[in-house]
Parts: sequence; structure tokens; C-alpha cells
Amino acid sequence: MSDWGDETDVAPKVDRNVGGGGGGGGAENEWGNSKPAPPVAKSTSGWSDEEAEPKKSGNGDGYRGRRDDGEGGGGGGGGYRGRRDDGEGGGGYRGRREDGEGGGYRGRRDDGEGGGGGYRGRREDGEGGGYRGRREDGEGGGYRGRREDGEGGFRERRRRDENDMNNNEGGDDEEKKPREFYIPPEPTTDEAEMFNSGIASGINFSKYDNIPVKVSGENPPKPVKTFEEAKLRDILMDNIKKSAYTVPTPIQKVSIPVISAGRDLMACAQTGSGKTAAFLLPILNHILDKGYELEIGKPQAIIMSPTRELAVQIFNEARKFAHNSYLKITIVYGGTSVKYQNESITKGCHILIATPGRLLDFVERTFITFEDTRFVVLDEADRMLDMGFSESMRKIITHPTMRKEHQTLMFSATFPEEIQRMAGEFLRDYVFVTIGVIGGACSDVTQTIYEVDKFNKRAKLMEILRDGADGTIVFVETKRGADFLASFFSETEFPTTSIHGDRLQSQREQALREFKSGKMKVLIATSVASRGLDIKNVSHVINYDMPSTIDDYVHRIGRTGRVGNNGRATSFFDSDKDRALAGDLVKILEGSGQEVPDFLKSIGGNSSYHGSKFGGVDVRRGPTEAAAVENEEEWD
Ligand SMILES: Nc1ncnc2c1ncn2[C@@H]1O[C@H](COP(=O)(O)OP(=O)(O)OP(=O)(O)O)[C@@H](O)[C@H]1O
Repeated sequence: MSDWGDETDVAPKVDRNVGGGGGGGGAENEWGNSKPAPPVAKSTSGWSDEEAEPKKSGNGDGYRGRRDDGEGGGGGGGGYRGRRDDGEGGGGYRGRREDGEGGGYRGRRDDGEGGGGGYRGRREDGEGGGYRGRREDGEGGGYRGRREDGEGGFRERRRRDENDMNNNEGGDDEEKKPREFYIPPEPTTDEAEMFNSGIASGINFSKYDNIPVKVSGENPPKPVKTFEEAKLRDILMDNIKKSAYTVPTPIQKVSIPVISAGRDLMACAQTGSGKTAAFLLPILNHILDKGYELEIGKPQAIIMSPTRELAVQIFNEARKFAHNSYLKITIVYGGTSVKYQNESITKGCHILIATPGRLLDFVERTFITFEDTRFVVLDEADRMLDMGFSESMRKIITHPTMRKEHQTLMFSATFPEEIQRMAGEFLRDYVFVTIGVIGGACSDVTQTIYEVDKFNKRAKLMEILRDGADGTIVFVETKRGADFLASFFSETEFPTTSIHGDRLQSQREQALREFKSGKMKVLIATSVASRGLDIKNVSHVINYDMPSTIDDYVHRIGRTGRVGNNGRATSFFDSDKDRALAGDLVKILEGSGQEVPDFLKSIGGNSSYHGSKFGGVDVRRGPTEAAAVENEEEWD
């Protein structure tokens, strides 16, 4: 599962920006088979210059022309791009031939044989948007072109999807997916861009004051009312002002003094209510205050997130608040070049943002240790502690190198009681805070539920998009479903892109960029995008497929209606399939002042759903309610 394997790096140097083609392909290992260099400071520039070939910046989504079938490709191995716009050979995009025969993306030739290039190449461009080339018309023939292995295309792919689902370990999951040596774009140094990343607070911002706040635990520090009262350092106050934050949100009012007082914290507050700054500001303040010496490979704060894109977002937020200070912030996350990330780590960092799988890779290689770690943050903590990630979390939090005196901070909008209980094992004398109802939906989102069966969903979606498509996220259940729908809508008047776990990291990030910029009006997403993402122009969230848990529903619709803005969510409820969710959905709708449709009321009473519960108890006091946490489609 690691990028660090011991294969020999046989990848021949090819001009990756010119052609696909070629034989068996490069090995995946970026390190070669020798042990990587120990963590010493190097003068390489961490973000940009590691690989020889230039990075092409993209202007499209990356789907068009994608030759997944290996046709048109010269040579055996294929190579990533497949998309040979120049017509010179080149293999299929992925082909995903792991056996090295034919057009595979990875071309993983462990034997070192095989002709040319193999993928790689960090192609972010995808020149041209849309999914052309992969027709999914649903009317015979389905999914032409998506021959990923030359053996049966769609059906084979479907088997793999199911397999992925069943075997979901929740880790970075890189082994099952196509890989690339992706080097992300450098983070911006432009102040205006940096401070313009957040969503401006909306007309309902002042209503935050009316939300009930519950704080429990021994002697919890008193909340602050203003940022000034929090006695943050000037540099942070400047950056808070530049971010146009005037008053702290309720979760910030409580968390900043709790964290500053050295306490552990379990915090639950609704989506889009400023949890990121609630942990970042006091951590940055503490580290600046104390001025601890920086040691390479020994971060002073570790912040973990379940998805790569969320990690990147937190990284950017941390950079924003630390702007003009000496603090070094670094990120490590799956789907990107390990070698490159190692180079940034070897320069040392005060704060490290990470996805768990990649962090563990570095920890197991002893490139990162926790001797100096004073803060361990689990963002989306309930997700981080459920089945897929709990083992990784345990390894990290209880790692033998972990500094004894550290604070553990957990944040989420949802926190099922059984997860709270597990979380409690990692916390000491913690303060428990809830803003509103645990797991409640944000009441600034107007929720509409339609009863739609699977045969009518696409027409209904089309009808809705025709009324206004700008800034719409459409959630579907599976990666395959996301591909289908993106393929279909790309051929309509709605510029559409997609994000899901089978896409290359470069494509995922490009999809987000293009959606954020408005170039793509519609983003088709799996649950990988349901948590944490803070995107300005999301006006409408559509659950084309209902999620399997009510908590996921709450996170998904929380991509809109953030920080006091109004938002809209529409869900297609298929009574054949989604019955189990009805009871909790009714509760969520009622709890957030929404209309409950009659059809749902009639089903709701009979719900047998026993997923995560929402309520407002600190489990140290409340009753025990064990409930199974459902496995989800994919995470990193
Ligand atoms: N005090 C504040 N004043 C104005 N805007 C704020 C304030 N705090 C945070 N924001 C903005 O609110 C938006 C949402 O914040 P954030 O992403 O931290 O929410 P969250 O609670 O973590 O949401 P989620 O549960 O979806 O992860 C961001 O754009 C952030 O810049």
C-alpha cells in the first residue's frame, strides 16, 4: 500500500509531455530500491523542482479523448495519457493493466522489461473538458470506450468497484488505484488570493448567537466573546482581519480558550461554522508564543483529515493564518509524489497537515516522529475514528514516539455516541462542547426531498439543472455512477466535471479548481467530497443517490449554506432503496425546521435504520447506544 516499495525504478526518461506510448512502463516506486535519504535539511525547493520534466498546467478536465481501450496506442505498455491529441501512438489512459501486457496505465513492470515509457507524467492538462469519448447512453451498449483492461470493460470495472467497496480499508488506498507522480501546484503566495479563499459570512451569521452551546467536563475555561479577548498575537490578529472575520463563531468562542488552556477537546458544531479556525488559531498562537525550536522530522502539531482535498484546504487555511510569521506549514497526502513530499518534510515544519495513510508511510520510515508533537488534531474526527481509519489513528496517537504531554483535539459536525466513546480513549480530562444538536443539519440550507425512482433520476436532474446549474454538486453513490453521470452531462449544455476515488489526484484537484473557478458549473461527486470542503459558489447540493448514513447526508448538504449564507439541497429518495434512511431523515428535516413530505412521513415511522444517532449528550454521562457504523464507498 505504500509508495515506498522496493521496486527498482526502471522508468526510462521519456518526454512525458509529448507522448504516451511505449512499452511496459516505469515502476511506481519513486525511491528506487535503496533506502531513502535520512531526514536532513536539503536546499531543494520543496514544492516545484524535483522532477526533470516541466509540469503542464491544464485547461480542461481530462476526460476527452481518453483512450481507455488501448487502441491507437503504440507499443505495449500504454502510459497514462492515452489521450493522444497529437495522434502519435500513445496508449490508453489507464488500461490499468497491472500485468504489464497491453495498454495499462501503470505499466507496472516489476521485471524491468518492456519498452518505453509507462505513464507518469503529471498530466494535469487534459486539454478540453468534458467526458467525450466515453459515451454512457444507458441504451444499449453502455460505457463504450471505457475499456480499462481490454477484457470486458465495464463489467470488469464494476467488479472492481464492488471489490473496492467491500475491501474498503479507508486508507490512502493507493495500491488499487492508478498512480502518478503528481506534484501539486505551488501554494499561492499572493496575499489577495490567500485571503480571498474563504466564504464571506452571510445574512444569517448573527443567528449563530441563538444556537444553544453546551460545554461539559471539569472546569471548562470560559468562552471569549471577541477575538481581542482571546489575546492572540498581533500577527494572527492581522490575518484574522485580512480574512474579514470580525466576530468569532460560537465554536471559536469556546474552543480558542479551551485549547489555549492546554485542555483536550471534543467539539461538535454544524457544517460551515468555522471549526477550522477554531483549532488553527490557538495552535498557531501557542507555537508562536512559545517559540519552540524547529527540528526536522518532528512537527509540533499534526492535523489529520480523512480526505486529500480537505487536507489541502486546511493547509491553505493554516498558511493564511500563519502569513507573515516564521511558522512552517507542510502537507503530506496520498496520490502525490512521495519523494517530493519528503523533500518538503526534510526542510522541517512546525505544523504538518496529513491524510493518515501517507502520514503513516512517513512515520514507519521514521522520517517523522512525534517527540515534539504538542497538538494532535482529528478533523472530521468521527470519520477518522470509524472502521476505515481507527487502526491508523490508534497507531499514530499511541505511537511510541508520541510526546507524553500533548493535546488531542477532535472536531466534527457529527459525532455518533459510539464513536465519542472510542474517541474518549484518546483524550485526557477533555472538554466536550456542542453547538446546537450533534449531527444536526445546518438550518440555513433549504432541503427538498423528491420521491424519484432510479429510472427517472436523470430526467429529474436535467429538469433541475435547466432551472439553474451554476455551483451545483451532485452526489452519487459510486465512482462508476459518477463517471456515468459526468459523461452524460458533459454532452449537454452543462459544463460538468467529477471527483471520486478512481480519478488521479491531479484530475481530482483539477476538477475542484475548475468547479471553484466556475469553469465547470456542475461537480459530480462521491462521498469523498462530502466532508469539510469549503467552496464559495456552491449554491445547490443534489443527492442524486441518497447516502447510506444520515451523517453523510448532513455533511453533504453542508457543502452549501455555510457561515450564515443560505443554501439549497435537493434529494432523490428512492423508496425501494432508501427506506432505511427515512426515519432519521425525518428527524433531521424536523430538527432543522424543514418541511417533511408526506411520503417520507409514512415510511419514516417504520424505519429500521440503526445508523449513527444524533443527540446532544456527552457520553461520559449519557446512556450507551451501540450502533454499527456503515462502511462507505471510498475515502482516502
Ligand atoms: N469568525 C468568522 N467570521 C467570518 N467567517 C468565518 C469565521 N470563521 C470561519 N469563517 C469562514 O467560514 C467558512 C467555513 O469555515 P470552516 O470550513 O472552518 O467550517 P467547518 O465548521 O469546518 O465546516 P465543515 O463541518 O463543513 O467542515 C470558511 O470560509 C471560513 O473562512
